Amino acid sequence: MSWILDVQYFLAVGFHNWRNGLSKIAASIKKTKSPLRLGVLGAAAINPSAIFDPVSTHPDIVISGIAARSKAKAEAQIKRSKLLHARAYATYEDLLADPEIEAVYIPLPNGLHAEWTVKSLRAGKHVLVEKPIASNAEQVREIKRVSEETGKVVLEAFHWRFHPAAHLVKSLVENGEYGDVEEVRARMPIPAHFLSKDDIRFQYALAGGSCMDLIYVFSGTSYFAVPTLQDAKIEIISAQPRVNARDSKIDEAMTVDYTITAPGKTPVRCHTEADLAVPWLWGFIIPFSKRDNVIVIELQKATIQFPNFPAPWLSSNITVTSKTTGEVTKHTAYKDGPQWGTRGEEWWTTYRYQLEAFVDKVRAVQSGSSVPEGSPWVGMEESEAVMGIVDAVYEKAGLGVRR
Ligand SMILES: NC(=O)C1=CN([C@@H]2O[C@H](COP(=O)(O)OP(=O)(O)OC[C@H]3O[C@@H](n4cnc5c(N)ncnc54)[C@H](OP(=O)(O)O)[C@@H]3O)[C@@H](O)[C@H]2O)C=CC1
Ligand SMILES: O=C1OC[C@@H](O)[C@H](O)[C@H]1O
Repeated sequence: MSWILDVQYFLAVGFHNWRNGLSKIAASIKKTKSPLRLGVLGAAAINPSAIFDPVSTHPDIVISGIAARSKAKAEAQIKRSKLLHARAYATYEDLLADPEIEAVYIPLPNGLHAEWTVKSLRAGKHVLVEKPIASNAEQVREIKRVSEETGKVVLEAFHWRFHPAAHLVKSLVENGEYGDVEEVRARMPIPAHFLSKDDIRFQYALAGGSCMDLIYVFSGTSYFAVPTLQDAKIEIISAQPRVNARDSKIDEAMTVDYTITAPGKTPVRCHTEADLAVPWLWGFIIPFSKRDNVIVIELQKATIQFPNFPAPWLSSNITVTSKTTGEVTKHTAYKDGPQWGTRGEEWWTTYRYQLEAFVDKVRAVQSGSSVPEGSPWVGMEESEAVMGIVDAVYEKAGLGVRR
């Protein structure tokens, strides 16, 4: 990540951890006798928030190793993050060859996700891989095949889908009180210059681009538009890219209108805006209409706003505005809810909830039992369908499916 995004993450997560006393909680956690041994491929910037912190408060998993293209880099991250049980590996292959490692987390650039997911599965590891899981839907199908063949778990790190706030909004949408969904809009903007010009997100060879990096907008719109993506029909109406000045194959931003239709239902309109470099007005103001990450759901009788949907653990202020009375009802959800029941803690981040579900699933597969009731999941079918939307958007925009 660029240093500005790094600092943003550091401040947001750091403040959250400090406010909730995470280091004390982590110190009080008693690990199981034989916790799941997780290896990490790449000393990526996202590791501390997305995996180290969550692992520190989970009793049944430890970071056993980090592999980086340089061993010194892996060692430095282990030292900086005080990972007591971790060893450094000089190559990703070395980590995968270690029989001690049972599962891996893959935070590599997008274009390497499918390759290393397949290699990890074939090496007998369970896999938690960063979003987007692959460069295109064909690669997702390949991952699914290998996962079935090897019997190992694969989860795309759609962390936002594991938070109780997402589940609460889904239940508000589907409880029937507000009628059918008519339209869903999602926006994810990053101000210009927050990412450096050579960031992995601007590199075609690494499957960069706004639709890839900010794939949450498609995951989010489709999740709320239809009960399930299974058998839903997608039609891209328009896909307008703003291409990168240095590489015209990279969509620095993309605005999309599409419809999604569940079997036997009327089409739901979807509108997405993803932007990796929102231009500043007069060089110092972010346009008001492009300030925040948000999902808005228009139902027949109400509008539901889900602000900050990728990180509702920072603040979750969901509103339902009645279209008949104008009355506004507010909701927050940091724990419990329709999926997790009473599991979870107010301070759990989306990454922590995601890790809980991942460990549940791996443990269930290892022991031949079923996952605890309510433990949410994002299956390969959903990953494939969301990636299929991205493929179709790139085709419509004339940029071609990512390879
Ligand atoms: N879930 C979330 O909230 C977030 C998810 N992400 C996702 O995580 C992934 C990593 O993002 P981020 O941490 O920002 O990226 P970084 O650039 O910090 O990390 C990417 C890692 O990939 C490795 N790598 C291997 N080959 C290459 C190559 N050819 N060029 C560059 N890096 C290479 C590097 O590992 P090495 O240490 O071996 O040199 C590096 O540490 C992305 O897929 C992104 O979408 C990112 C931010 C937030
Ligand atoms: O959550 C996120 O926000 C910023 C993005 O660049 C990043 O990759 C994404 O996962």
